[in-house]
Amino acid sequence: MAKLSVNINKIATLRNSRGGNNPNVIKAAIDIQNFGAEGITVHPRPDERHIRYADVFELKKIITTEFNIEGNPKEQKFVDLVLANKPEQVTLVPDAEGQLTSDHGWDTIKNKDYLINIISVFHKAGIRVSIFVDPDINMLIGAKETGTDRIELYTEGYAKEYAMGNKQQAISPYVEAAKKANELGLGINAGHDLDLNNLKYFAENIPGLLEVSIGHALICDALYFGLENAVQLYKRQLM
Ligand SMILES: CC(=O)[C@@H](O)[C@H](O)COP(=O)(O)O
Ligand SMILES: NCC(=O)COP(=O)(O)O
Repeated sequence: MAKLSVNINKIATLRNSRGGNNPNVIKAAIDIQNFGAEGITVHPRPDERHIRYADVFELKKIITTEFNIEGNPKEQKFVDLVLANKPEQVTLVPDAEGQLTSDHGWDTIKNKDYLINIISVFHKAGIRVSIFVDPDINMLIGAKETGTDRIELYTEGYAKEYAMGNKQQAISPYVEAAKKANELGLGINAGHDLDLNNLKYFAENIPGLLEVSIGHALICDALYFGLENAVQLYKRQLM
């Protein structure tokens, strides 16, 4: 059964909107783990629009599950933050600073030498590495050559097609990518725009899926169902 890592970026968005400490991001992370999440994911961006670098140090103290820190390692501040906190996993995402959100995976062929070097830095620190990729067979082959432990399949394309009712068209590139990742010996994570409607079908069809990281939709659902119910509802889609 794939593990659920809850991305708490949007809890920090709400907190930052009023300048205080409500909602308390640290308390939320403790509670989310107690509600059954198997991991906490954060994506501290250079502009600190939601998760702040200081949050990461405080979160590290209370993580009892798996800590997954996402970001672009071309920001030295991000690399230093990860090495200082030594999470179980770092997920490398090629986002530019001004992006609204993550919207593409790595070109693992053009960035091969760079990724080999930066992945070895995190490996020397004992940190598992996952790299964010599109469901493109050539990018998976390139990912294998970088030495990464896992790939994270970027699932916005799946979510969009699924929402239009094109289930088979939505899932097939990801099934092919997962088969290739399994053949290459790459661990499979997935994330971005997964939600209560599309998660079960995705998880049932992706062979070897280890972990999904879900944030935006889960936090939105929590506004209606409550945070504990939301975590439980998402976990139930993975059973
Ligand atoms: C890598 C990924 O797809 C998400 O974790 C993304 O980082 C979410 O970032 P925002 O919460 O800033 O949209
Ligand atoms: N890596 C994906 C993630 O952490 C959360 O993405 P989203 O659910 O906020 O789209």
